[in-house]
Amino acid sequence: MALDKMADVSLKQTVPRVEVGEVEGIPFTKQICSTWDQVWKFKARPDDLLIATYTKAGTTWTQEIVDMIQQNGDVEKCRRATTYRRHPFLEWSIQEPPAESYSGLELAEAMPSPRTLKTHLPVQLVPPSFWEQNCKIIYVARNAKDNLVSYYHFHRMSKGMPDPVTWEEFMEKFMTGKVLWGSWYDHVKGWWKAKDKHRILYLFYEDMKENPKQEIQKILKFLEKDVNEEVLNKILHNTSFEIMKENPMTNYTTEFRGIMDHSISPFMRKGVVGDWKNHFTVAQNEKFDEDYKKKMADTSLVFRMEL
Ligand SMILES: Nc1ncnc2c1ncn2[C@@H]1O[C@H](COP(=O)(O)OS(=O)(=O)O)[C@@H](OP(=O)(O)O)[C@H]1O
Repeated sequence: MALDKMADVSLKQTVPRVEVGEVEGIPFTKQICSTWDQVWKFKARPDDLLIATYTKAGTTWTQEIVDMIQQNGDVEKCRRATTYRRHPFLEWSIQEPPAESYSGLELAEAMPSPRTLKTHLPVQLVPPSFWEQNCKIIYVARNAKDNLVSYYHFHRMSKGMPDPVTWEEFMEKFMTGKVLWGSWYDHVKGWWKAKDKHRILYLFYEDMKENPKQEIQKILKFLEKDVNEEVLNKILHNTSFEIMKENPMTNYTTEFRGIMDHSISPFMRKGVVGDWKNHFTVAQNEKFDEDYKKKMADTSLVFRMEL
């Protein structure tokens, strides 16, 4: 579909969208802002594993890999609930009928150890207890252009996000950090800086696409787990984009139906590196690159925009 048509579709949505506030100068949903004190005081446990990402960087994929490892390749066990319920989303809470708990905090507090939790928080806003408890953290980063494209489509399909209005406007907001969870640039750089001071495994979406087996092995080593070749192959197969797209526990076709409209854009959309080329005009690409160079001049972090 042409990009101008895509914008039309998002504008036609009639159900009100989420409202936006700020915590420490970073945009968050009003819901997150109103529960921020509780999030900040969250009590991490020493055996908690935190999966942290800038949103749309490959969180769900990593969560599925981790769960498959923790369940020793038992697919049925991994299909016990949606990703959201297996790995509470620390700061997220959204009110949508049915009134069952959609609060990540409540789900996390009720969960027995060892817990795997998810967050999109920039490193400086991670609750201090995670550092005090020296928890293991897996951070996944994705190149800015594909991350932006994926985030744009997610804004179109999810009422948990503000209206993206047009592709052009959304790109501008992304570049200036005026999107939920703030600046992509500060996020990836902040976590990159923190990685050597804490127990952080820093992974890249592009590496996971290129050589998933190798990246799964990195996760295994980090988690101090071992699986045999048969289980490893099972993990590889079941965490492929194709299988996860068909799996209702990972693709959210059974939960959050009032929030996400998969007919606009599926949650498991394309799962590729380089889709940005189908979205950026030549002029947009030049402008983006110029700005990118300035914002990324003070880091050793390098991303691959294509494979
Ligand atoms: N297995 C696998 N392989 C490759 N790519 C995958 C996989 N699972 C999810 N995805 C893609 O990851 C994007 C969603 O990112 P997140 O899971 O971080 O989204 S969220 O922030 O938790 O909502 C989204 O990217 P786009 O397709 O580019 O939109 C998903 O399709």
